[in-house]
Amino acid sequence: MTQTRAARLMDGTALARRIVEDTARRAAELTERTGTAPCLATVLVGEDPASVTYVRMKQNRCRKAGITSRHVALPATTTTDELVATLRELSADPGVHGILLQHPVGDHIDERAAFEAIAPEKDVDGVTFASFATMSFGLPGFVSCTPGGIVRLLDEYGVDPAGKRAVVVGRSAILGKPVGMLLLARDATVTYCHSRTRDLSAAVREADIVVAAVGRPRLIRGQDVKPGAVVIDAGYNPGNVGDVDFDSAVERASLITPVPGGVGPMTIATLLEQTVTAAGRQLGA
Ligand SMILES: NC(=O)C1=CN([C@@H]2O[C@H](COP(=O)(O)OP(=O)(O)OC[C@H]3O[C@@H](n4cnc5c(N)ncnc54)[C@H](OP(=O)(O)O)[C@@H]3O)[C@@H](O)[C@H]2O)C=CC1
Ligand SMILES: Nc1nc(=O)c2c([nH]1)NC[C@@H]1CN(c3ccc(C(=O)N[C@@H](CCC(=O)O)C(=O)O)cc3)C=[N+]21
Repeated sequence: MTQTRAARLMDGTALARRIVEDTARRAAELTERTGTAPCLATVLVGEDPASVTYVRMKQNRCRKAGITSRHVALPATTTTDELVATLRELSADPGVHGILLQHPVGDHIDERAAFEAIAPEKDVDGVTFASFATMSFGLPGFVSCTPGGIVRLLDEYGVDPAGKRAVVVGRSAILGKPVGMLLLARDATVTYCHSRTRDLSAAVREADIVVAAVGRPRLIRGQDVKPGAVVIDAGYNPGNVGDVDFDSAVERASLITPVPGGVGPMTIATLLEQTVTAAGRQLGA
């Protein structure tokens, strides 16, 4: 008789709450000491409804943590040069301590050029080349928020990536690529899969740790999850659906992140935490 045992859930909501509480204390202390509250600038190009919602969520969470936010809404017709100029102004503005450029920005814009216009000391979303380099070498610096939140969850649940086979599905600049580099820095054996990967199922079946970061609802199925694997679902598709087929994967995994309540809240917690750290450094406190 085979007995199936469902995986334990990795509770991102609970861990994120503790991080945000701690961050709010640090923000209050900094404000008290310097007379200035930490400030995050959010920049959004266009009016994509999902992006509008995410940015609003980030602003609300900032307010609750005692971080002020300044929002810059730009029309969908904004050019790369205009966006770069806006980000340079915010980079030079002493009243702004952290900058978040909401991704994606639209195909007519050179997103990399825009990211590189963010001053590294204000790159609290961890999207610049400078941040990618420090992340990859395991050096201090700002991490990409979703990858940083994922590694924090692994730590919390006692998962040490060292020596484990990690398979990252997706290689975007803000998610897939940096999460693989963070896992490599923690001594995992990392494989990246992407749209040109020939046999995705075969690769995923080898994984001790799977990170799904694709944007395709329920692409990763339980039958491809190695029994006992740790499954991280970073996907966030319309209708609150992840990139992992939760119902089948939960029967094979040892640990799994739910959607919602897994990776999402950790992303925002990491953003707030890094904003307060950036403000502390810039205010010389
Ligand atoms: N919870 C959170 O905080 C966050 C969640 N997300 C979510 O994560 C998901 C991914 O986001 P993001 O990285 O920005 O997305 P992108 O669209 O930028 O990247 C998707 C990646 O998936 C790869 N891919 C596409 N189709 C397949 C396929 N069939 N098989 C294997 N790989 C494939 C692409 O490959 P290629 O490079 O070859 O094109 C690409 O590398 C989305 O659901 C998004 O909403 C994103 C950011 C934060
Ligand atoms: N430069 C950039 N940085 C990002 O970090 C970034 C981005 N661009 N573009 C879009 C994605 C998406 N994203 C999410 C953040 C939090 C939740 C989140 O907190 N979700 C909750 C549910 C919230 C709800 O729907 O009520 C959860 O999963 O439990 C989801 C998605 C960050 N992104």
